[in-house]
Amino acid sequence: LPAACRLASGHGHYCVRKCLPQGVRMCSNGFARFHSAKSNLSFTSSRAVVVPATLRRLVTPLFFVPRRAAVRLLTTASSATDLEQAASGVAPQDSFPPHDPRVPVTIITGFLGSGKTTLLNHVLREQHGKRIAVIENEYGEVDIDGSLVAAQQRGEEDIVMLNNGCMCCTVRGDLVRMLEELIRKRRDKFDHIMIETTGLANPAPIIQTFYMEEHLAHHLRLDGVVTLVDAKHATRHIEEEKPDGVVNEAVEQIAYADRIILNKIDLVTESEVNTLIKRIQRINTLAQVQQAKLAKVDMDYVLGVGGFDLEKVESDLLMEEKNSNHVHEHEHEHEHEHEHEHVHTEACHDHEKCGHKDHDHSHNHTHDPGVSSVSIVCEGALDLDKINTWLEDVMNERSDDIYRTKGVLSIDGWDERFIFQGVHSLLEGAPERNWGPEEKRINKLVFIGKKLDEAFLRKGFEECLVSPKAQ
Ligand SMILES: Nc1nc2c(ncn2[C@@H]2O[C@H](COP(=O)(O)OP(=O)(O)OP(=O)(O)O)[C@@H](O)[C@H]2O)c(=O)[nH]1
Repeated sequence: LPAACRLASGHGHYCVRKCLPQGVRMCSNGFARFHSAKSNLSFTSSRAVVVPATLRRLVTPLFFVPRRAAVRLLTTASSATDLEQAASGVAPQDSFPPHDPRVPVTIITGFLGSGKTTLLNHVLREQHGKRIAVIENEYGEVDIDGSLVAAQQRGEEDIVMLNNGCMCCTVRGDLVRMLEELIRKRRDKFDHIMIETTGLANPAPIIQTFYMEEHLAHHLRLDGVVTLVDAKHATRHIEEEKPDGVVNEAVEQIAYADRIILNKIDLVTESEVNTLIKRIQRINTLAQVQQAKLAKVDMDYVLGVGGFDLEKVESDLLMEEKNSNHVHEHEHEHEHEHEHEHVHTEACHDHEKCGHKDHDHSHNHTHDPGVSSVSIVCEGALDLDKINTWLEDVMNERSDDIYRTKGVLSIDGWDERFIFQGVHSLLEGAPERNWGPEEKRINKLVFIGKKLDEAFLRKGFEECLVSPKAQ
């Protein structure tokens, strides 16, 4: 299947449409599809179909877009190898989800002193059967963390230091070169890569590296962003007011996380822990949060996270639902406490007068870091053109401020659900399983980002429904 394989590996162009092997068809959303009658399985080209802006109207891809960046579309189904197996009539043993031969990469981030090296040591000491290559980013000449990491004891891992600056800014090129070198020279020596960032790193450029660098994306896949939060000091860092245009790294590190380890809980009270968890969940409702001492968490909490896998989008959205319920319960509790505290003040009976609206109430207790999660849940079918245009507009106008997005969509005329996830303007999406006969076609979309206008996003989204909600 040379043409389909070329397409699956990202080097194809749309001319492959004309020369697809028998049985492989190009779907309207830009993927190649193959159905094996023998095994009765369908396969979809795996990934990396870069859609040039000039061609996108021809193939009607979903979520390509923004002018600033090419977007990859990945599918849930199989790889080029599976396509070949399907063609030969041999079904892959584990056909869904497919085995992805690329090396998973974990980014460990967290504010200064939050416990990143402690976590790394914990992972390297545990018996998980994986050979781990470690990339440490130490800001400064002296390699302190490198000597603190226990890896050498086992002699299995590679530790590479990046000492000349922060990998999210000055040494991103070094990071790319280092990863390339690891792949070229030592690929058979490790099964997983862990990258420890500096405490002041913004994870976004590091995440984007794995999407933008075509050759890296071919060999490596981002497994997850694990953020350490120091239970004792995090609130101060989250609340620190920065000058306009300067990012609050502590908040960004939470916003990009797939997994959060609320570390050093031995230094705070249970009530402080609970308050901080709600705080974290208001910033990022998609991430799981686990409390820890000395970063001791189970290995499957940090390895094999699948934070950027389309197959995991649905379970992440379930987590989001749980987290946001948790936050809302907390906000209501606060409202009651507030009413009791101020029972004698007239103004507080009138929420309009005292300026406390239901949803911003809790923010008045603390400084609002400006980063939050917005989730939109609504039943109905979406018009393909409208949702494409709307997302294109949102991403063109706000992609710097929208950090992460995940969703399940119901597209009018499609039997399949459409799932997607993205980082800034890089969006990946694919048709997934069919909607069940009794299943409600509920769209669910979560944005995490800065200064998000919930009402505006909700209204724009609802206008893409085939029968928009009555206003
Ligand atoms: N009390 C307490 N101390 C901890 C815990 N976890 C880590 N520490 C200590 O906190 C200090 C900082 O931990 P590190 O793992 O070096 O933190 P880091 O995030 O790698 O630090 P930087 O690389 O400087 O940003 C060390 O002295 C750890 O032993 C914990 O759960 N409780």
